[in-house]
Amino acid sequence: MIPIHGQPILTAAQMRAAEEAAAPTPDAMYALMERAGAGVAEAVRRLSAGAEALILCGPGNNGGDGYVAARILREQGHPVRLAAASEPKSDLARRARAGWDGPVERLADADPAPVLVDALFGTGLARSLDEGLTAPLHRLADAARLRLAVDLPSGVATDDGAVPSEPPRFDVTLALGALKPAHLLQPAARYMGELRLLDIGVPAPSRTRALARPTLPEPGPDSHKFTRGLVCVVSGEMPGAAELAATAAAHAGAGYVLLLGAEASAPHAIVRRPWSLEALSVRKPGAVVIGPGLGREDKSIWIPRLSSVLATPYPVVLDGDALRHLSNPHSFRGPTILTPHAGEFDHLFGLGQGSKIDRARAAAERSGATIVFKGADTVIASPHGDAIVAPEASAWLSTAGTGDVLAGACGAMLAAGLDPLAAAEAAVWLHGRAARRLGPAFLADDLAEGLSACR
Ligand SMILES: NC(=O)C1=CN([C@@H]2O[C@H](COP(=O)(O)OP(=O)(O)OC[C@H]3O[C@@H](n4cnc5c(N)ncnc54)[C@H](OP(=O)(O)O)[C@@H]3O)[C@@H](O)[C@H]2O)[C@@H](O)CC1
Ligand SMILES: Nc1ncnc2c1ncn2[C@@H]1O[C@H](COP(=O)(O)OP(=O)(O)O)[C@@H](O)[C@H]1O
Ligand SMILES: [K+]
Repeated sequence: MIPIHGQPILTAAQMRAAEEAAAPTPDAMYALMERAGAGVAEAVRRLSAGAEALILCGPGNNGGDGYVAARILREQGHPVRLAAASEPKSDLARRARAGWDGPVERLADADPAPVLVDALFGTGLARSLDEGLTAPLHRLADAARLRLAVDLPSGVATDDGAVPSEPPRFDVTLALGALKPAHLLQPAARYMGELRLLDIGVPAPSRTRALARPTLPEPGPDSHKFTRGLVCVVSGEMPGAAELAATAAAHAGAGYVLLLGAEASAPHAIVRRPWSLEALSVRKPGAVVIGPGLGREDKSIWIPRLSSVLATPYPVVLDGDALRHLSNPHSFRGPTILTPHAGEFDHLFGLGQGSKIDRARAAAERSGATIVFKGADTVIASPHGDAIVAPEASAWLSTAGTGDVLAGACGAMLAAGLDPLAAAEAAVWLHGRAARRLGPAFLADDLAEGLSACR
């Protein structure tokens, strides 16, 4: 079982194509199912401490994995029972079924077991499940001590993370061969429990992957404050938000943070000047952050301030109110990161089509900017077609000001010389790690300060 960080994410069709390329004959395809089933059996043995497992098998290849796992567990002397709602429909599943010589119980009246394995439906779920399937699945899951989903919890939509039928909450989900969008996208992601990847020997290249631990830029003997990265944060109507972004930029590792348009206050390491374009340009910032607390009311002040920043050649992070003032569509030529939450994203790009990953990728391609589409399932997309999905870091991030902190961290990473995609990934990773370390009910101020300890 492999940790998911940095691993490729494939849609159902991409996964099918990868499997067909890796296994061009029925025997080779069946060998993949044997590997998947063996991995499931091994996970059950490791996690169950010898307790009886009940494996629920569906009509397709997800069910096939279940028959293989049941056979292997039985061969190894592990207590196992199997229940199905119908006979297998696919050739592979029929072949796997033929290898199981134990009884097949009826799903509707199967007795519970301490370990429940859901091999009902995986990437082939085509519509919502009927009551005859969901009721026993929930009944048996409620009675189990450990719930394990094979590939995906039955009831979630693979490609967009929608939940056409609510599954039980699983303790462990074993993604087979590669991650799928539903493993990380909400609302499906909340049903996964601990997510583990099982290598079944299928190369799975993809331009979409899970967030990875970045290599953060480190100062060296030749570094001085300006080579570390100079971040300029532009303040506005609500200076607290820009203060948070500036503090975050400093704690994320910037060598020099210049806050324009805010009164002097702590932290004293942040240099403060009245707003002017000259003050912004004098030190040629490595990144300009504008938007946190900029203001929406007095458009005659804030829109010209935003326009003058956008006319400079410096890399820019646009957040909050700056996103509200942008006209749509907008074409950015220099290194640009936009950090919209769902409301700002809809305002800028509309509802669009497809999954959150598809929408972020289309917005990045259209705008020429790297998009950080925030939420419990933050998606980062570059205008060149790459996308990165972050697993939920901490639900306690849902508090005012944490987005300002993220914008500041993005600025620090851009100013340190990372390209926008790498800068956004590093900032989202650092932000999530700091949030997890802080535990419950932290303030955005704590989060900004907590970034340094997480580098
Ligand atoms: N080589 C491989 O291919 C490998 C595949 N692997 C495994 O295969 C899984 C994908 O297999 P899959 O494509 O057979 O899909 P699966 O999730 O079993 O469901 C399809 C079946 O369910 C049915 N059905 C769908 N929705 C339904 C509903 N709401 N209510 C009732 N029925 C419904 C559908 O019937 P139909 O829509 O045709 O009526 C069909 O019979 C993948 O997740 C992984 O676990 C691994 O073994 C590695 C090798
Ligand atoms: N339920 C959640 N789980 C994980 N992260 C969340 C959740 N809600 C919000 N976040 C994260 O918290 C931050 C909130 O940003 P934003 O909505 O812009 O807040 P603000 O404008 O108050 O700073 C984003 O980084 C977002 O991804
Ligand atoms: K399943």
